[in-house]
Amino acid sequence: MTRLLVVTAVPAEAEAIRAGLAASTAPAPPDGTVPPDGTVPPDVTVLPVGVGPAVAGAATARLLALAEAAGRPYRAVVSAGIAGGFVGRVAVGGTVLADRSVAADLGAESPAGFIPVEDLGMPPELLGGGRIVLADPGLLARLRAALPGATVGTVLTVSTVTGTAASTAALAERHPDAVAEAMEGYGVAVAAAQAGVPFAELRTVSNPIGPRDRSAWRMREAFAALTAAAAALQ
Ligand SMILES: O=C(O)c1cccc(C(=O)CC[C@H]2O[C@@H](n3cnc4c(=O)[nH]cnc43)[C@H](O)[C@@H]2O)c1
Repeated sequence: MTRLLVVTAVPAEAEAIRAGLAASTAPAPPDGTVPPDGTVPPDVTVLPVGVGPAVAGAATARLLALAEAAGRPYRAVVSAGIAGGFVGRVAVGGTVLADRSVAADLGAESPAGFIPVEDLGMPPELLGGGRIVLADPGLLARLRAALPGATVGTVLTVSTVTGTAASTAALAERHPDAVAEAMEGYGVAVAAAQAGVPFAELRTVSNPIGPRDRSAWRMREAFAALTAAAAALQ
């Protein structure tokens, strides 16, 4: 998978992925020649770009533009990191591949419930591709083949971590296909779409989505799963 950009929110996520890539990459021959089987060392860049869809999206757009201007464009972008998982849909420590990344809170509240931004009567050209960005089918198929144990489904992007029973129930009902929530995927997906670059989202589950309970977070397990999943990125 040549010239792949992998963006995470925080440095610990990037380090977990780099560790997995390093462990699964055969060392290049010291003289720099191509190995006899014809494989070339993978060209994967892993960078932490910040938390939340705005900062992650803006940073990804900048990275894509700089690479393009330098004549070494990225061929694909993956938003990767840890996530909250919907209980009963994916286990803590599990791996998730998004078939779509959805801006779950982009819209309006009303007494009758949440109104998605597409239903607010705004001109469609102001909404980009809308709240839903599909993963690139070819890239997703490749990741699925490399990660057969991964749960595939919608990954929500939220600006506020869900932390009450009521908001968890409402979100789960509104998104019956959602398996996880994180905070960057949609922003990165929009940056990739606007640059015309294939996009996918890969997550490992650090915590159940539900009433905030920091003691239920299993960061070590999620980072280990991220390291294990990283081999799929080359
Ligand atoms: O201490 C906290 O409350 C806290 C909340 C969210 C994330 C963190 C992190 O340190 C990790 C950053 C990264 O993790 C993703 N993430 C993980 N679990 C969730 C979740 O349940 N809901 C939304 N995002 C989650 C997210 O992409 C963050 O950028 C600490």
